[in-house]
Amino acid sequence: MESEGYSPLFETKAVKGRVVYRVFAASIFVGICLIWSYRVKFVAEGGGRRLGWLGLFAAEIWFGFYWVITQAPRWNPIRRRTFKHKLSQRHEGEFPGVDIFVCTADPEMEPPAMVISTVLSVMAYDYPPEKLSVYLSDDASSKLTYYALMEASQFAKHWIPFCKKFNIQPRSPAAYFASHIDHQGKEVDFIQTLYKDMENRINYAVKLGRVPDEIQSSSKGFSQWESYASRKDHNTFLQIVIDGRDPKAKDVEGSVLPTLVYLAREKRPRYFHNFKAGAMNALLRVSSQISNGQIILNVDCDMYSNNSDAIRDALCFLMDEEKGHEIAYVQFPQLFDNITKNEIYASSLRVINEVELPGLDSFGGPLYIGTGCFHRRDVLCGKKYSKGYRNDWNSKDYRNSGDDVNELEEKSKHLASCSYEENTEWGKEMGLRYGCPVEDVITGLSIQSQGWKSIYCNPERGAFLGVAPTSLIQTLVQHKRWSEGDLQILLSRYSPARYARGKISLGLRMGYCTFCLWAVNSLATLYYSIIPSLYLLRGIPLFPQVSSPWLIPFTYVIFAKYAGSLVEYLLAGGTILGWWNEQRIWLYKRTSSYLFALIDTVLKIIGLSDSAFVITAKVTDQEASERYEKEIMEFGASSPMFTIIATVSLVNLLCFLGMVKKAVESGSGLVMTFQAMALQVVLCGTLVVINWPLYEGLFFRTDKGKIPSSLTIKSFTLALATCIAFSLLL
Ligand SMILES: O=c1ccn([C@@H]2O[C@H](COP(=O)(O)OP(=O)(O)O[C@H]3O[C@H](CO)[C@@H](O)[C@H](O)[C@H]3O)[C@@H](O)[C@H]2O)c(=O)[nH]1
Ligand SMILES: [Mn+2]
Repeated sequence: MESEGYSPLFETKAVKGRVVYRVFAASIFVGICLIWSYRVKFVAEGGGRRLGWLGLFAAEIWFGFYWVITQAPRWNPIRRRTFKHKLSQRHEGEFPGVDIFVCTADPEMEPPAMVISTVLSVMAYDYPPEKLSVYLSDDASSKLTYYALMEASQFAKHWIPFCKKFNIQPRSPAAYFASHIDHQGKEVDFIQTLYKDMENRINYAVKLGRVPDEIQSSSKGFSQWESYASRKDHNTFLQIVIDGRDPKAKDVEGSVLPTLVYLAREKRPRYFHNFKAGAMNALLRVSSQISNGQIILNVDCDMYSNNSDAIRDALCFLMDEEKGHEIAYVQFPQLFDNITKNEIYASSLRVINEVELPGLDSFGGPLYIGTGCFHRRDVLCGKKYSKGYRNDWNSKDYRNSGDDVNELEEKSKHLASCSYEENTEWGKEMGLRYGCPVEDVITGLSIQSQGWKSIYCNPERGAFLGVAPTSLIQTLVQHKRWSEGDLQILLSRYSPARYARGKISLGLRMGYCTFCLWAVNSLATLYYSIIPSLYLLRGIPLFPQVSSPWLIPFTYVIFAKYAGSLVEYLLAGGTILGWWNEQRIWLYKRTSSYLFALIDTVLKIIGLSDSAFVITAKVTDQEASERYEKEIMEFGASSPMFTIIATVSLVNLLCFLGMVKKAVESGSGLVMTFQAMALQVVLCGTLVVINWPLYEGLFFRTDKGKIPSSLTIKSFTLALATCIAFSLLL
């Protein structure tokens, strides 16, 4: 097909300014080398500070090494742009089937009304509805979620034609009505009333804790729950809620509806269910029996479609006549619709989305990050790349198959049973990979290692918006799962450090390592945020004095590194305060989430622990959500993670105050102390300033989001004991 007149469906452009960046990075590297030389040169003069000195040296070697790794995604950034009009001109009539998988796992943390808004948003894509099938996987096997989906299937008959007629965005009814309150017309009012009524009915059932009997008796689907023993013990529940082939399945304007399927795979206590990866694999098999779309879009249940063109964007890559056949998946960024201006939990993932993923795109493509990703079915099912590969877009036409819907359901159920995967390659060479808390990243890596490329697509109008964590503990727990999973990848058979050698480019391997080494950063960071402050308390310098020329590389590296990071953050659309907040979260993640991830990984290796998938809540109570809007940090519960960050913050406070007291008392004055230990004073002082919201939570706040008093006492005692022990023992 590569004719002479071939004009591509997408373009790739290098981001400007890379030469400037590379010179800048090289200058930092020179500084890092000078710091290392300083440590080697003066190590013998250690005396009482020998141990502290060596530890700092080790931490600086680590930071330097990690910094080099993180240069890979910054080296060669590119941007992609699609030409959707060309796609329509050339392929409009022959689009492939697209199967959309929405995963949910807990009706309390993921409210059914939210889940169906996501479902409705993806049903309303600008795409031929006869080629669209939406599957909802419910790992909670909740009647409430099923009921909500039944309601959604009725509402869809009004919603889809409404979206298309007025070409509205976004197509999640919840998001649309939340942002369009005043320009009402008759039709909008009508739809809004329909929507609100439906939402009320669903929320009423949720509040009641069960689906009202009259509703249950009116639909045969509910009878499946007769065999239900518990969330972890039941048959497969599967219902083709809308059968796209059914001539009666039309919207109010008479157009065809997308197929809609509910699936709760079989669960039994003696089978491990492999969390989301298990759900996705069941969906892959079940959908292959029903619609068998050649493209698969996977979204989390909170990640509604915000841009009805996203399928077409993805197809511009996958259907490109020249390059398309090498591409396994097209990943869109994870964006969120509940980010506050200065994001106190740094949850917008700004730098990952705007810098690191586009950077990796030039080395073979971004990671698969679990949601907002379009895959080729073949590849997800284990197909290895080969040169002459071409996708057969229309391998089976569901619309023309004559299978009876009940028979189809029965046949498909068996594919979602627990025993189906026994002695098969599912979870190993086929489908999403098992055994890792970040099933997405490890699956993407194994796909790329088989020779495939991936694409990062970040259109101006965000393609998917979800719910970011709204409390500190949620943020830390989520990052513990991520960093633990990423570290396990490093140690797994797919390791970007070993296995992937020769299979993916060096730049991409380094890119993966940026994430895979998150957890390892914890040790050096903990050391750096405690030991220099304790030495400061004792009056022992660990860095060059103000008068020494060796101070220059230290100051330069610190200044340039942080100035660079600020510029990067601002260019990615953030605010100065947001950047400052990100530095705080950076510290908290490294000293708690990453540390626990590291410990748990070690325990897992020696067989003492197993990693779980702790789901992130997508709802917050009223008071806490008001604090979130006001950007007040939410602690609330006790957690060992908080004990660590509170203790570290208090050690720094005590050291700083102790240093000031000593300096004043000894008569030598603060100026002398500063001349001798400038960097330690600045480091300790910065740690005190950045921890301010934590001190507020410990000592000054009275609301429910403060740190519990017991934790205040505990961490204060620990911090005091650390300072005293250090003063006496060393
Ligand atoms: O046993 C489970 C557990 C989770 N999920 C679903 O997985 C999705 C992601 O869970 P969430 O709690 O929102 O985690 P996040 O940390 O926000 O998710 C990110 O990280 C995960 C890997 O850690 C990926 O699976 C996700 O796609 C990615 O968005 C949700 O839709 C859940 O319903 C299941 O289907 N089954
Ligand atoms: Mn999520």
